[in-house]
Amino acid sequence: MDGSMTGDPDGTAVGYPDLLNRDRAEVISTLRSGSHLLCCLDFDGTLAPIVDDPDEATLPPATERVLARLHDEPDVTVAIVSGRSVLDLRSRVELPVTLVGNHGLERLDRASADTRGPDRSGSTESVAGAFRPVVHPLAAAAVPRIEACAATLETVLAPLPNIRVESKRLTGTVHYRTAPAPVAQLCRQLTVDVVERFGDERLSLSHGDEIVEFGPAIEWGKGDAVELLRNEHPRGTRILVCGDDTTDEDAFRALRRSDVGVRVGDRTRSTARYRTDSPRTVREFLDQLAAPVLSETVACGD
Ligand SMILES: O=P(O)(O)OC[C@H]1O[C@H](O[C@H]2O[C@H](CO)[C@@H](O)[C@H](O)[C@H]2O)[C@H](O)[C@@H](O)[C@@H]1O
Repeated sequence: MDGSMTGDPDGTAVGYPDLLNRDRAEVISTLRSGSHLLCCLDFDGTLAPIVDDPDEATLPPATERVLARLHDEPDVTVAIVSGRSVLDLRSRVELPVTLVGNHGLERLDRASADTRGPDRSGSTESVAGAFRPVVHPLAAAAVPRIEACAATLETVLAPLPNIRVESKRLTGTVHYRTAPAPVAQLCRQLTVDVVERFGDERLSLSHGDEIVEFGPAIEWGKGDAVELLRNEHPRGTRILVCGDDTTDEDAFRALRRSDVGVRVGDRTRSTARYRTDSPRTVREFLDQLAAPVLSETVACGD
């Protein structure tokens, strides 16, 4: 994971404007003025509302419809760029959009997988289902260490109530959202201790939204994944990045002047140029960005 994942974002844009209340038309016009539009959207807290149980996070149907409209446009690419694994994302997002998982360490291009023809292995599984994600080679090599660390944390944290260890193969997440404050504090401390000792400087730590995350200590994050995607699109592509958490700052830093970064929520300093309140207001913005003529009413429920 990128070195920036070791602490809070160091952005300077406090009090930055709300995307939907200021400059909206200008932002949409900027994004639409390039040769192509690449939308890199975080999942939890950006497209999917935050919930206590990470297994229960879902993409609201109204958001899925807006993403489908964007995805259907020939000059638009939609990528979900998340801390979740791509296999997890695949079960939550049915659209054949690009999935970037584990904070940029793996990627699954379902649109191209769908057009590859029959699976040569003879499997009865669909081609898209059988298609394997591309994984950063250094991250792949670190899987045994990550999995062993996750197993150790399971044991060490087992006595603590309302703590959950999510093992995602390339990275791991310790959740304390529903734990009482003293338990959450102890959980954070124990997690840092275990990862630092176990990792032997080959694992890195990051503090996110009611979570501590660990992964391989390599200089690679969401920003690198966004940059790779940029290079695969026509010159003059405009990029929209929306995200709500620590590792999204890395993606914001990959943006250029003609791109647009949007931090969701207003609790934290950010390097994003804009902010917006919630997954609902993200959807409203994407709805307007997608195709004004076909726009769903913003009052449309989830
Ligand atoms: O990059 P993201 O798509 O935002 O993924 C970041 C982490 O999101 C998930 O945890 C967060 O959402 C949960 C469900 O709403 C919530 O319970 C938790 O407190 C949040 O931190 C996910 O479980 C992690 O694996 C992701 O790394």
